[in-house]
Amino acid sequence: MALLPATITATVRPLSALNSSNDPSYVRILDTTLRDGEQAPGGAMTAEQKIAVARNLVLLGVDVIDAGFPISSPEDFNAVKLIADEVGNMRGGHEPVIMAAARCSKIDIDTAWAAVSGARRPRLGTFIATSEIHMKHKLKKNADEVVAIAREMVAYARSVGFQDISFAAEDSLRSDKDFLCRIFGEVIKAGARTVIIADTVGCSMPSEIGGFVAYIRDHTPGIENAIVSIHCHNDLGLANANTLAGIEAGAREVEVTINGIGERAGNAALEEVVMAIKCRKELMGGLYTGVNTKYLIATSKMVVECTGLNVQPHKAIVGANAFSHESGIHQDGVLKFKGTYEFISREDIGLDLTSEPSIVLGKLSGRHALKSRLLKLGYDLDGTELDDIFKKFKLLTAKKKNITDDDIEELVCSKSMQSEPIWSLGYLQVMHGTMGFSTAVVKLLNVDGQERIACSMGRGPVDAAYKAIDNIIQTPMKLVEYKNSFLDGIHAISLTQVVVSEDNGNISTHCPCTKANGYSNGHAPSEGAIGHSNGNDSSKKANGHAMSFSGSGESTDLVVSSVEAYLRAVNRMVAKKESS
Ligand SMILES: CC(=O)SCCNC(=O)CCNC(=O)[C@H](O)C(C)(C)COP(=O)(O)OP(=O)(O)OC[C@H]1O[C@@H](n2cnc3c(N)ncnc32)[C@H](O)[C@@H]1OP(=O)(O)O
Ligand SMILES: CC(C)C(=O)C(=O)O
Ligand SMILES: [Mg+2]
Repeated sequence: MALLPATITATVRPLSALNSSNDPSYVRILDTTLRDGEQAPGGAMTAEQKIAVARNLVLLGVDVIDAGFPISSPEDFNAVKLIADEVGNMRGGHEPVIMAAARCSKIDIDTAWAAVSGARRPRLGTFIATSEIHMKHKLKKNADEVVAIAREMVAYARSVGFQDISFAAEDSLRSDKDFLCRIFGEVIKAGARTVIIADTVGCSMPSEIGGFVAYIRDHTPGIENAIVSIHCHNDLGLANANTLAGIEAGAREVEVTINGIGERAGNAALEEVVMAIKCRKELMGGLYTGVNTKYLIATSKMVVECTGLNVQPHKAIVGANAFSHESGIHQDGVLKFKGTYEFISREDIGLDLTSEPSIVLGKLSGRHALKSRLLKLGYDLDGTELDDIFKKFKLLTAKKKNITDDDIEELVCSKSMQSEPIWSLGYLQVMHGTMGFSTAVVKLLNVDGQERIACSMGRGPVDAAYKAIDNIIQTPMKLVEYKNSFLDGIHAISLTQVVVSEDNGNISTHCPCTKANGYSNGHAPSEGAIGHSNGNDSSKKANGHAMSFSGSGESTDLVVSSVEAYLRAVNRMVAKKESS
């Protein structure tokens, strides 16, 4: 069974009844991550994962949770039932409507009722296609037959026990407007409380959808007894814009998903629509939602974890780069005043509490950013000293994309400690596999031009190589931290970061890097050696214990990047010893 992410811990909001608000300025949020989101290729979740997400949707304060499609499988029936029984009965807190999806068919509706009726506020979300293309080719029914099925199935749902029924006209935007008004009028008469205009294939434009929604509102009989909802897909990248245009034209419920996941190119993204309404309230005529935006980041992360669908780095609101700055002019701006380039408050979306701008050092960075990072690392440089490091930094960025604190340390250290590394790699040869120990042969060259060769066995290729290096260098030391990550999925560039320490029994516990995923490959650090990060210091602060030294290496080969990282750290340690 997949591991479940921890539910975000927070106090459940007092029952605000926002989700039954009749305030015309209130926009209801229907989250369909667990139904349309799950329709994203690769997005399937287990029942346990779905309930974990549902719990967090409650904290987020969504009004309706579209929990799934109970007829689709016993697993999904079970998921919807668990969500309805638990999340749909949270006492003393925000209590969302729990919706189950169903085609316009008795068996789907019966199954939906069996799954969701345990919730205090169950809803049926039924739908049928209304465009010519769908009716003719898919349903093989004419318009009159489709209206009759829709009307009868809504009435049937009422008779089964559903009080709250929403009806979606699939492919609305390619349907005849007057036909839509007719079918919506019929289902409202039969008992539907919400009618959904669905841009199922994501073909609409913002300039078009507003007029479309307005037309439906003006021409549907009995529309005053229903809420108009909008469901937009992202095939043209316009799902959010269309959703907002729909709201401006009078839709008061929106169907959205966390991270915008969903069928094909996905759905409108909850976080983007909600933040647009919140941040540009003045343009949205004072409309508002009940979403507690400070849970957006945590919920987004949970959905990534549960679905395995990663968020692109530049994704609005929740992407890793959404609040990061790499170019010098922007970095200078945000360092002087965050508001220069950050218009959304990171605290508002629960990004972090430190509220410091995220400065990523790279090819386009400037002196202000470099100086600020150097200061954080404990180096206060100005004038020619700063210029000198800045020049080296720019040269480094031509060769290396991901500039770490380690690299910056190295730029400073190479200036103050040594011009050349004391030990450099001559060659490395490893043999490893599933039969017995790994072996490594390493040749190192020292600064005086001497060559040393050693071989060793180990519990993995990296362990073997490190032991061979230890045999050559003959300085008591310990590996206290080892991290590896892959920078580039296609070329699989391995970035290794290590920390070594003199082996005098008192190990300093700091971590030099912030980015890499923990990864151990057999060269296990000494027991008790790994600890918490105490900043970015690499070789200056002894903490009253043995000093530790960090190094990083980058290669397409994991063993080579590991050896480079180790040698850099070891060189620092040896240089420090020789200088003191
Ligand atoms: C736009 C949307 O997102 S709609 C929701 C899409 N989501 C899903 O499809 C996920 C869940 N789906 C499933 O697990 C399966 O498709 C099931 C269990 C619902 C149905 O599986 P099957 O019975 O094998 O049918 P299958 O999916 O192959 O075909 C769909 C059938 O439903 C019919 N159908 C499609 N929409 C509707 C509707 N709204 N109301 C009534 N019938 C419909 C189709 O015409 C077709 O009927 P046919 O067998 O008479 O040709
Ligand atoms: C079921 C409906 C609302 C849907 O997902 C769509 O039309 O895209
Ligand atoms: Mg959809």
